[in-house]
Amino acid sequence: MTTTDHGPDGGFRSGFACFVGRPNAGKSTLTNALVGTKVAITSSKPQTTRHTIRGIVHRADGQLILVDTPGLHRPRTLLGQRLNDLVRETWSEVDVVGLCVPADQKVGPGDKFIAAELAKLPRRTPVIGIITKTDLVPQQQVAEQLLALQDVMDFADLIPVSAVDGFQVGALAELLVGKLPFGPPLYPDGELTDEPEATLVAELIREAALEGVRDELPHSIAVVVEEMKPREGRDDLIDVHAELFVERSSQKAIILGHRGERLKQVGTSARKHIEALLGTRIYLDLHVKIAKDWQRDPKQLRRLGF
Ligand SMILES: Nc1nc2c(ncn2[C@@H]2O[C@H](COP(=O)(O)OP(=O)(O)OP(=O)(O)O)[C@@H](O)[C@H]2O)c(=O)[nH]1
Repeated sequence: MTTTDHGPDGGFRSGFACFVGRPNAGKSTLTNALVGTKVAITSSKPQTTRHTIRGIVHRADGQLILVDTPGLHRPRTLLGQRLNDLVRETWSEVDVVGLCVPADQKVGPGDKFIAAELAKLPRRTPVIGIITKTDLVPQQQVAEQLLALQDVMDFADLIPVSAVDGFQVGALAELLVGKLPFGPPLYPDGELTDEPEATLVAELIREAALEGVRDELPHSIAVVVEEMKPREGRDDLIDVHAELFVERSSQKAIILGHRGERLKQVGTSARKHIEALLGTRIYLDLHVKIAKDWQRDPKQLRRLGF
């Protein structure tokens, strides 16, 4: 290492990364392998991002925060479009993206679709091509997969890994940290927030609440998911408690509708989308509250996850 490698903060780097790839590409398993046993669940809210944090990798040379992105899909509805916008937003907010492609499956249209979307990002976020599950195939096939992946887009780096036997997991962490900006740790050592899909659930409720009244209430709604937990004694039902904030009582009236009819519809519509997202039945407990001028109040904004 040369001294010119050192930036401020003694060469320490910190920032955000996310993994993308087709379903089953091995993103979650890789995240767990990278984060290792240093997982501590706390209820604290992330201060610097409104995306769900999946894990934090603490290293001597840097701190890597892995954030979640919902899966990208071909949009059919406005909500689908909004979800894809959320994906792109996450991609352009992170410092590095890892595109995961399993070693045991041909590089296909799904991978190319994601790569093409990544290439459209306005900010040039570096993308690392990751061949996952190398333990499943002979070495020769890993080499061929590297060649095939190389043609898909312009990668900052390519690396084969196995989350199962640990092959090159440390090397991947080093590569990812190397793409982060110089800066002090963003979270205390050992801290990890785990808000499973809560951000996205809030987004779905907000979207349902805006349906049809977007012109009247464009930016005056915020949603906070207070709690999401499995119903006691049941493994097929999740209770979701959420609060929908508006700024004025006139807006509350719009959301509620005549005798609360509209709010009921909002709940039903949001519930369907949340169930599709989580793959399980949910009970949605939704309340409307007035938070005066929340858009201009930094303290309230933080509480609302902005
Ligand atoms: N042999 C082997 N299997 C792996 C490895 N990584 C993941 N898998 C398996 O591949 C399957 C999918 O892994 P996940 O980590 O859930 O994949 P994912 O990309 O997060 O999937 P989605 O959440 O559907 O997008 C699981 O059955 C894992 O056990 C690996 O390195 N080696």
